[in-house]
Amino acid sequence: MSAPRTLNTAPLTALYNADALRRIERHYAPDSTPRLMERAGATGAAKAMQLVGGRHGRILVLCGPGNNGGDGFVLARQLKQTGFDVTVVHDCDEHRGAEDAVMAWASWRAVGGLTLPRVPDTGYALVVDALYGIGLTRPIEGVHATWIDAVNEMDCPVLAIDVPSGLNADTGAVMGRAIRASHTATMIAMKPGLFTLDGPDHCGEVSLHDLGLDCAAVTPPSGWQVGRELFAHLLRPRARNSHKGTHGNAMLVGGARGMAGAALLAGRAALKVGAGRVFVGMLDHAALPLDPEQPELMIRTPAEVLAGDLATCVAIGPGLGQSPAALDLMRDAVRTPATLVLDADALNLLAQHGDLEQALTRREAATLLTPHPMEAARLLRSSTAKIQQDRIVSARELARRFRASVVLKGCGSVIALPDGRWFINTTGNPGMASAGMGDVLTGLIAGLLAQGWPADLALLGGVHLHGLAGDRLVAQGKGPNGLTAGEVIESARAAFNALIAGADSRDPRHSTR
Ligand SMILES: NC(=O)C1=CN([C@@H]2O[C@H](COP(=O)(O)OP(=O)(O)OC[C@H]3O[C@@H](n4cnc5c(N)ncnc54)[C@H](OP(=O)(O)O)[C@@H]3O)[C@@H](O)[C@H]2O)[C@@H](O)CC1
Ligand SMILES: [K+]
Repeated sequence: MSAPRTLNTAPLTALYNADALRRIERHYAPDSTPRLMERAGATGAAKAMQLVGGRHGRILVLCGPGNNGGDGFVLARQLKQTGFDVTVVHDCDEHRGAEDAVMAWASWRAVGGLTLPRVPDTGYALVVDALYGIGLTRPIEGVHATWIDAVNEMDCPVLAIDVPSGLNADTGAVMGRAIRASHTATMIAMKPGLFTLDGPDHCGEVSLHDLGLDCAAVTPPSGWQVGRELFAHLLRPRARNSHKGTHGNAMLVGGARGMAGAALLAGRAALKVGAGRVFVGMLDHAALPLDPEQPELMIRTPAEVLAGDLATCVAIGPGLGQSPAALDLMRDAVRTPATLVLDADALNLLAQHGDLEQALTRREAATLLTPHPMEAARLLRSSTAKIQQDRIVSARELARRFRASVVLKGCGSVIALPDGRWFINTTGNPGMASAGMGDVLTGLIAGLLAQGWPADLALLGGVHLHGLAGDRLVAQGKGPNGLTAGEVIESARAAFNALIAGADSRDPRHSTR
């Protein structure tokens, strides 16, 4: 039987999509004093003052047609009343927002605030973007697109209110044009689009301002950010009285002719995250009988690896190829009673052979899929562009269809579970968009599975650790340019041991599991 899916999401940062945020707003807005928009504007003004510091330079505020624009008018008024030289840009004769936004505009005019219909010259200490928030419904065109272009050319900090305008708050997709902010002050709750796809390139530093609202009391989170709190209870020091059998066996299958390196990278990663023994079933008959740089790896034929009954987990795919022999191995692998990780060409074979899909959905043990967007597109008979349009929907659809836990890799990897829950991982950097990184991720997941981590936590933990390892290297000046997968393995070992060393032994969850 598959392991029960016991994940404690309570300590994680919650993510709310636009529909859920509307429910929260509807719940609190009628009785809130001061009005939510006044609170949002005041919070934005405080953030703006923090960014300009003591400098009383000029501040430009772009205000859009809806309530995001309303936040902007409140912020502009408060900054002006504090003594700042504030210019508002707004081009709507009639405010289309709710009553609060109309009032905010009127209050701005009441304090003598001027409104210009175009972005004036540069020379600002700060630009505040309050054009569009979670109400963006279509690509930005026309005059607002030219405003965004002008701001993106300016050489000053840009503070986005709630969401950088043009970024879809649910998906992280740029709709036509988007502000490239240096800071984003997001209101009420974190939004998924800030952390995946184009979000991280447009948000800069994100701060959360909950405006005193308790979101969870109204509606459950839509998803969560992956955090180490999720697997803190598994970060335990090893028992002194242990042996290699205690730390499990990882079985890896792949490494066809010319692609042996992929299987070796995965094997080394499994070993260096702590698997007791790692067997690599190498398709290439001509491959060396051992890995000279890592002689601890046990190189076998794929059939020997799959026939073994010692497996805690089987990971198949790195360098597998799509030959008839590879297909046969896939048919054997899906029958394994162990937790199964499918990566790379294993996913491509799965996309092409319906019998594999059927066998997969009948498995009792857990299955983990690690597609990048192109592999995901093949699995869902879609295009990469459509997959990326809504990465959360795509990952959830994969999880549902294949009854598997899935990581859709890329900027802000999305992890979806078959029960519908989803997570975004925020560790990692663009240096990790290079050859062999996926093989290392597969190896890390296999290594954690070998050590007895429950399947979903091995997936979430492996993805988080992989990114953390890459981030440590960048902090050491070894990336992002030229970061190599081999270095990430070494760094993951250090990061994993540091996590374990830092784990709080008094954590109450330690005593309950
Ligand atoms: N309600 C509350 O309690 C609180 C709300 N808060 C704030 O409100 C924000 C949400 O406000 P919102 O719903 O008014 O949406 P917003 O993003 O301002 O834009 C909607 C307007 O834009 C228009 N429009 C859309 N796309 C367009 C395009 N491409 N090109 C041109 N027009 C386009 C759209 O027109 P329509 O689609 O109807 O034609 C509509 O007029 C939220 O992000 C937060 O900042 C906070 O103060 C906390 C309290
Ligand atoms: K905005």
